[in-house]
Amino acid sequence: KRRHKHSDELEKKIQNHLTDSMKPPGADGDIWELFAEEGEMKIYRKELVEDGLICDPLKAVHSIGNVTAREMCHYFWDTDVRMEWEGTIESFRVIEVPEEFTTIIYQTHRRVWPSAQRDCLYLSSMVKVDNPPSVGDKIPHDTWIVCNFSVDHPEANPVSGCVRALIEIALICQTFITPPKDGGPITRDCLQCDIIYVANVNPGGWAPASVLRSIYKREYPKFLRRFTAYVQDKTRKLDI
Ligand SMILES: CCCc1ccc(-c2ccc(S(=O)(=O)CCO)cc2)cc1[C@H]1C[C@H]1c1ccccn1
Repeated sequence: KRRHKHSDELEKKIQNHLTDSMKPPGADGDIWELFAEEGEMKIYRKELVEDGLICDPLKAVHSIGNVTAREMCHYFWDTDVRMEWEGTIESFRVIEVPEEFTTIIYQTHRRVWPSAQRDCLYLSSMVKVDNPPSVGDKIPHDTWIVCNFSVDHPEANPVSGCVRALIEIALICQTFITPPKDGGPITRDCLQCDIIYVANVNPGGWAPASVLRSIYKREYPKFLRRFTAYVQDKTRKLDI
């Protein structure tokens, strides 16, 4: 069961995401504020201050056509393509690969004046979920999750001057297939992928609330727009 040092913690976090993060905003009685909406994409936030630090939880729901849950999670998890869609990291390094589909990554984010530059050291794992909770009456064809959470590592060799931000992030994707009416073969046009993205970022040190909240307000919609467009583009039929 214990495949590597962080196996138990990873399993627990995945289970929590499948029960808590998959609930539609508001179902848990919590008050989520809808702060951005573009078509199917809805992004919610909560105001949360911990030890004087802005730790606003974020939850985004989205649904896009022509891709599968596995493709969405693969491109989110795969560090080979990270810099093709990630716009806020300056550098990253894979520190360790504890097992297939699990990496430990050290990354630095672009500095946002006047706060100090932030870095993150986290485990990133992509997992196929066997018995997913079905949301509403739709039955998913499959469910995949990428779970990113902060860990320690002796070989991080951090960039001096960076403040360590702590993250708890998950991307949960479900594939829905609508077979063609005429009984023909299933094509990409029959695919719909429902996405839930949750992010809890602790900035690790003081930064002006107004600066942080404006970064989040700008960066999260940009990130979701850019990432989903990237996956649809990478999976589009080759225009022969
Ligand atoms: C002071 C906090 C600094 C800060 C620490 C961390 C992160 C962050 C880390 C990881 C992930 S991810 O979804 O796991 C994709 C892999 O990188 C997203 C965001 C973002 C910010 C800040 C830079 C802001 C930001 C906010 C939203 C989206 C992207 N960037």
